[in-house]
Amino acid sequence: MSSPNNIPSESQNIAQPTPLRKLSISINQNSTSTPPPKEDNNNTVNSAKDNTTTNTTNNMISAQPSYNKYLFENLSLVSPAVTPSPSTPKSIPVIPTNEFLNNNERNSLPDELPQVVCVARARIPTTNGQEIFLHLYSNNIDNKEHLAIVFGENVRSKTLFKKYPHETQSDRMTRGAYIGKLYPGRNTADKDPKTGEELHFDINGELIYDNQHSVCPESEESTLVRIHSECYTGETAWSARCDCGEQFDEAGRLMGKAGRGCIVYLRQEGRGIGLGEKLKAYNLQDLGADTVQANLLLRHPADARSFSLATAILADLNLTNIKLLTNNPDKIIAVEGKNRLIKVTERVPMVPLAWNGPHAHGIKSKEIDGYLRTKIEKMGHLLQKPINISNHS
Ligand SMILES: Nc1nc2c(ncn2[C@@H]2O[C@H](COP(=O)(O)OP(=O)(O)OP(=O)(O)O)[C@@H](O)[C@H]2O)c(=O)[nH]1
Repeated sequence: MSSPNNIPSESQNIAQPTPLRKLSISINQNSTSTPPPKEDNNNTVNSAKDNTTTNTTNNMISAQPSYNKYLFENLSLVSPAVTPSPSTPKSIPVIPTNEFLNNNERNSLPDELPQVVCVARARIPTTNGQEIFLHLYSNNIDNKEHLAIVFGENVRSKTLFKKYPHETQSDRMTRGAYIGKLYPGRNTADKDPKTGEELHFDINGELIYDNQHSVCPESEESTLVRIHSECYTGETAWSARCDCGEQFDEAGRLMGKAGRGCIVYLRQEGRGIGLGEKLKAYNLQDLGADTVQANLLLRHPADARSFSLATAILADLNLTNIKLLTNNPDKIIAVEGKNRLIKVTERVPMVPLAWNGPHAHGIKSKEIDGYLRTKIEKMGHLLQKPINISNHS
């Protein structure tokens, strides 16, 4: 990567995103329904119990109602999961020998990380009163604009701050590669005229991470991080089908309180299947499927996401020890990457706000009850609903 605009072409050394978890589905041995004949070998789903194989087929929804019925009846639960208290999130240490660090899952991650370049950064004053620094990334595996929302002034991107030959101080300020704050008439990017703080670079123009100059060195203290996947419906269209909007706001609140943190915002709408397919999945859910079944019926994996871009972005920001806000154990393994470039030292649970008591704020709907139930029962999310909170009906 020789300049911020010089992104390697797709053919160069592309690390392929790997879908996270291949959903294991237990076939109910006592079921009386008979499986319909297999049609093809696509979208093979392995049974966790007996290792038999089920196949899904194209246009199954309209063409094969009996198959749908069979699938709906026989998708049973595989991942009993438990954990945290529903109150204020307390972080849970992630120990290298624990249940999350499943070697098979780690070994299935790509050997190489995608290449990312932070092309611009800007200060955003927010309606909450805090200031954030929005970082926009390009990469060599897709054409999407992934983001890092950074809380705290001294988290710095290596690729953004790199000095390029012939680049002026004005160019650097325009890209957002400056120390301190911008104000009318400022003319240096690498030195803050108000405080005298200065950035330092090696002979290749790479930023030197240095405590004395208020640039955060490789952080020994873990930084609070959320890896958030885009959800137009939950974040913009006030959807009560999922808790994505609430999780996003809560992550921002916690990071604002801590004065430091980073939300990596990945453009993988609908767990990677895209908004159009997610809307179809919603219609299937209204017809009786759960979130996992709806994806499978549309011939998508239960979760089509990859988190290797998040790993690369965190490494670019020099955030290598992190406390991860998540209930999804797959994310912990995925974001650490095959070689554990990033280390998740703690997991901070994201407990739905509505579970904090009968009068608590938070999303309440029958759809979200089903959505969370499926996450817990089928996707292994580490949440346990307190028994004193009744289901919405
Ligand atoms: N396919 C599909 N995607 C959904 C649905 N509801 C929300 N999403 C997407 O799910 C993604 C968020 O992932 P979640 O599975 O909710 O949570 P997670 O990121 O795996 O785990 P946490 O870190 O604990 O939040 C976003 O991309 C949403 O757009 C749905 O019903 N179907």
